[in-house]
Amino acid sequence: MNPTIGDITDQRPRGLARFPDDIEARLADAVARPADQQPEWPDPARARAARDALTQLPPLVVPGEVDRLQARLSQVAQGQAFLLQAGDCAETFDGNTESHVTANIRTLLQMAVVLTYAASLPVVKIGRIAGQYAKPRSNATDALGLPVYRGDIVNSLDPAPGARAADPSRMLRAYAHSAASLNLVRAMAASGVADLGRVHDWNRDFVRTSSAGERYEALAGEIDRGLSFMAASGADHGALHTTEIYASHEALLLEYEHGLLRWTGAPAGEPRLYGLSSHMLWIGERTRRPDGAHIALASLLANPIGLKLGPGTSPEQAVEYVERLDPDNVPGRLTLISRMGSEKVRDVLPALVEKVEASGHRVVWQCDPMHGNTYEAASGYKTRNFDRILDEVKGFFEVHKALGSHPGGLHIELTGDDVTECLGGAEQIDEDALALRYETSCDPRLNPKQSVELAFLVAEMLRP
Ligand SMILES: O=C[C@H](O)[C@H](O)COP(=O)(O)O
Ligand SMILES: C=C(OP(=O)(O)O)C(=O)O
Repeated sequence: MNPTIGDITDQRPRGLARFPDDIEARLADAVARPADQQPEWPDPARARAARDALTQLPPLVVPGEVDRLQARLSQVAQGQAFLLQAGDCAETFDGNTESHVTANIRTLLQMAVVLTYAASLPVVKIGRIAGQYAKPRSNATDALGLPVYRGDIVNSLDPAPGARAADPSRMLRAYAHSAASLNLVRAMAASGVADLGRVHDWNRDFVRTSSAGERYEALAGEIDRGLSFMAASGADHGALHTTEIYASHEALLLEYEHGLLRWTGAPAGEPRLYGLSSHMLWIGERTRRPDGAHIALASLLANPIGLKLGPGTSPEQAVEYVERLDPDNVPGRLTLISRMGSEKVRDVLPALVEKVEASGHRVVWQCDPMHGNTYEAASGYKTRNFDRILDEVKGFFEVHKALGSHPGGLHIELTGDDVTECLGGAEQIDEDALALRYETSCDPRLNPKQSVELAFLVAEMLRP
């Protein structure tokens, strides 16, 4: 699980040209562009050696899975499905345990069941998992003057100079951890853990034990009756017992993503350039410069791509991104993830939606109500308030309702562990409580009760 740099340099890339000439040329152009938020590797040759080692390892996902997710997202873009993408802000190597992965997936599934019922649509489930190890930061140094923590794939959270040095061997550790968590996720999805009745039982427990449970009893009761009806009518096929869960992360660290590029295809498909570090990759708000490496790399990939759009995005820029990242006009190829903040979403989002819809591209519109609503509490903890998160989601639905477009999905930072990182929710976490179980290594996440509560509240918005 923890290969050393020796393991890296002992690997010799077999043949340098990995892709057809035109792809090699476009890739070389992409990675030569300005790239924001990259670590300063003390020895860049070791970073290249780690990248080369990754090229020799089995991919983490396969093209057939990626293409299937693309097909699911195409349904979302056309208003026939809803997308729920959720998980840690930053995964950590120490936190990659059976209990943590299981709890996160369980929370994702609980939310998905409620949303499926309320929207009467299939819910495409994507974890922020199995690769969400790199973080963009506001500053290069922290309060102690040390190099900032950039995620476990780069350096350590420990506040010590040696620990904060960027270490390329961490890319191989991230690969190994991602393989381990993906293995568990695939097994969970296929083995009955995701059984609809079982997930609903967890939600019944939530309704029974939540201080706001009464409000959700009616909806939970309707789901009960729906499940009983299906069982009584014999509609008990495999789809109720297994599910599809996909993985995603921010494609931030270029050496890592480069090392997991493959020129390949699904059994019946043409070869294309896939980023096989994950099913879906997104480009963050801080690395989306139009002339930069991240956008250029994403434009080459066969994977579905996400793009974060903050409140500074103009409608014209949004259309430029769409034309660049979805040149073939494939529904669901691009997910535009708005993260405006509750105070701006109603002002900024409408013009973006209007202009992009008018361009004829069928994107997935997804709301990230987390990143525009972060602030520092008096105690110094970074936090987010549940009411503002909910309000941004409300604003997102209002905008799409007014424009007749499909509010395609949610993008949430959450954990299945009982943390105290975000304020509010039925349990009314207040600023004094933040210190009790503030465990995130970067941004504050909803805990499982807040997450499921959010799903019930969104369900009220989704119902016809
Ligand atoms: O997840 C998003 C960013 O990585 C995070 O908000 C940056 O946090 P910082 O402002 O503390 O650097
Ligand atoms: C860094 C993130 O978000 P954003 O790019 O929107 O700030 C994230 O989702 O982890």
